[in-house]
Amino acid sequence: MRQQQQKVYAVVPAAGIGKRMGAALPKQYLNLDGRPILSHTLSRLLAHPDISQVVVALSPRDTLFDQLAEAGDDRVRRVDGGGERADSVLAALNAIDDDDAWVMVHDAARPCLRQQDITRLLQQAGTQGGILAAPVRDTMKRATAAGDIDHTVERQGLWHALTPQLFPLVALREALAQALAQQASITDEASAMERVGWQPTLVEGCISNMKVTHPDDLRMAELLIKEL
Ligand SMILES: Nc1ccn([C@@H]2O[C@H](COP(=O)(O)OP(=O)(O)OP(=O)(O)O)[C@@H](O)[C@H]2O)c(=O)n1
Ligand SMILES: C[C@](O)(CO)[C@H](O)COP(=O)(O)O
Repeated sequence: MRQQQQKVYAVVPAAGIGKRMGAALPKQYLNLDGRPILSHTLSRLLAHPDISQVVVALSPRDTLFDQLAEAGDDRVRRVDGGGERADSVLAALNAIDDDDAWVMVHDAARPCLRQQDITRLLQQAGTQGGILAAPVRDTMKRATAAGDIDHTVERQGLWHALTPQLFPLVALREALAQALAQQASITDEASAMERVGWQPTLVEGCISNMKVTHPDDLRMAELLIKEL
């Protein structure tokens, strides 16, 4: 459980190229309701009173970030990201000099984050951290290589992992570095912590906290962002 005096740093991996989006720009810079996706994401984190600073991992070739209004906020710092999302997150963690801190890692591609979800994660995460997540609503199928149904997966106890994901800085930095050194497949911070035996808390978050991944997601996010 985070102690009140322990600072919270937000880490935003934003160095991806958005292959699945197939746009001319990296998807974090696509326009959403009048401004880039990354601008929405940063402003939501900066608006929360318990977040001290935001460290954004960007492509070394990023020339768009400085055009964002949030780039001028003195609580925002940029670092060079890496080849994979986990490398970008670790680069940001290595730039934080506060071993007593906790970090809240949130995808740049999830602009529809609600303040109450950030608060709930901070309040409900346990001593082994926590993640926002949404219980699976649909019946889940495992596919055969041919694309047919192999079997139905029991959905009881099955959750979609979202972000933010909240952990003590030092523990996450060590677990992530170890996972990457061992070339483990890490697609979220919790999986790095699970590898070292942690059982983070699942904190139910709003399913509207979607990750903009494919073109259709942008249209959905346009509808959702207006409701926040
Ligand atoms: N080397 C990378 C790859 C991804 N990300 C970030 O991690 C988040 C989630 O990743 P994803 O949705 O997969 O974004 P992309 O990698 O850009 O998408 P794609 O896989 O379609 O290329 C995004 O905000 C993305 O910018 C990152 O910081 N560094
Ligand atoms: C971190 C994440 O958003 C949790 O669902 C997801 O794992 C990111 O996956 P991606 O393939 O890097 O978008």
